[in-house]
Amino acid sequence: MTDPTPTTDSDSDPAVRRLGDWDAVRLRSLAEQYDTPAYVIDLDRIRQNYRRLSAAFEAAFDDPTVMFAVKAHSGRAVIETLLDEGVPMECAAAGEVFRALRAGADPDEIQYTGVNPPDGDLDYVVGVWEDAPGMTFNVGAEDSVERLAERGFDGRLCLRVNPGIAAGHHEKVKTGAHPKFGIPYDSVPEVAERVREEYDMDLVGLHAHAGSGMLDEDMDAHAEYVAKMGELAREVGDLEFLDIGGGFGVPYRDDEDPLDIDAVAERTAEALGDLDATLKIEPGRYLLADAGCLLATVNTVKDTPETTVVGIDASMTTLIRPAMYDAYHGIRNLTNPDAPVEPLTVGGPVCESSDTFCRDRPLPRPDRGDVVAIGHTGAYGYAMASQFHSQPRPVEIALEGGEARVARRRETFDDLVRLEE
Ligand SMILES: Cc1ncc(COP(=O)(O)O)c(C=O)c1O
Ligand SMILES: N[C@@H](CCCC[NH3+])C(=O)O
Repeated sequence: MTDPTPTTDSDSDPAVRRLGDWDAVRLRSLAEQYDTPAYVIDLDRIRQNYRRLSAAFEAAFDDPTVMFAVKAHSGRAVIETLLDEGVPMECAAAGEVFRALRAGADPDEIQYTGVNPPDGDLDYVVGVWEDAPGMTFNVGAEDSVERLAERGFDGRLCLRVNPGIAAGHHEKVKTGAHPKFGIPYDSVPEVAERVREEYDMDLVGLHAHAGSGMLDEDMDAHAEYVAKMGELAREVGDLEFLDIGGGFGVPYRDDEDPLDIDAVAERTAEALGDLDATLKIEPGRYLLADAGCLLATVNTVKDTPETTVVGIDASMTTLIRPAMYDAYHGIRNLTNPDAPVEPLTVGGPVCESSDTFCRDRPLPRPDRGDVVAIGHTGAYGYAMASQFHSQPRPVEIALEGGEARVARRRETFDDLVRLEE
């Protein structure tokens, strides 16, 4: 479908896209054409976000590398778009390596960061490396080094560090001080020495990730974290890169400010100090979150003594972030924006009280059949959708250059049982 209407108001600050900036007429026509629930992902916005972030780090560092954390969205259209921008892929599982390769990534554009990697994952990824040895392996435990050696790996190795400093929008996404992730900070120099002495591998980098979703108020913790990583990289020495992970947040609420990304890059450079290695970052959310929204239709409006309940056809299985992290996502009535505002509790068709997108939030009271948009679903939206409660996953519509197309078709009931013997 070709539609010359811009998706968003082009006068809005390009560093921020609010839910209110999306073109309501266009979104309603997408809902009509493709039915709901439907994810929308704007590939042009992903490019804008990448270019802004990359320009900020290019200004502050010599030759930095911005990778994409594939876990935020592993769909082919997104990976292809970022590969087209020249972005390497940070893959957290063998399945992500598979998807990146299938979307056209060269193995030397892939960094594989397995957390407690299963044998099958290591077998697959080492198999890829044997055919094309440019891939970088990032490991967070010394025994992963041994397991790679057992498989004949003698390529590019990176050590994931547990920096002991965490940041993020929720406890569940703070990784920097959780013992599951990385080699304890103080042990890294001796592990690095053993790797260099005992294994025929090329130790090319150190890596860490403090957590996901930091905003300006987390900048002191970020600077402390980066300084600590810089110190360690200087101590270990002779490295090609230091990878400080992802975690750059976006404002989900209208009253939150966006990160000043130029200031973040400058502060990062200042905190790092002189380092004879290049910087890598691996954002997911920053590139994608505001490039997506989720369209849903109101099917129930019910007055109760406590609240007005609004039932929509998307659920926690479509977008799990509110249920999992109490995450805030804006909700906008695209059909009836001027209806009287009252406190609404919006939920989906799943039989769990956690299947609730908001409680008592002041919103225009909808009518049955109204279409609503849920904001900031580009990162960790479709990627975390499931078939729980026998909910087929929704269609995903990609927008690019004024055109809309199906990036991934809607699942059917047959898809729910397709794998059963
Ligand atoms: C190792 C690693 N790198 C990168 C990311 C991407 O984080 P974000 O989407 O917050 O940029 C994550 C997820 O938090 C991660 O675990
Ligand atoms: N899934 C999380 C982000 C962290 C993912 C990986 N470390 C979220 O939706 O906020």
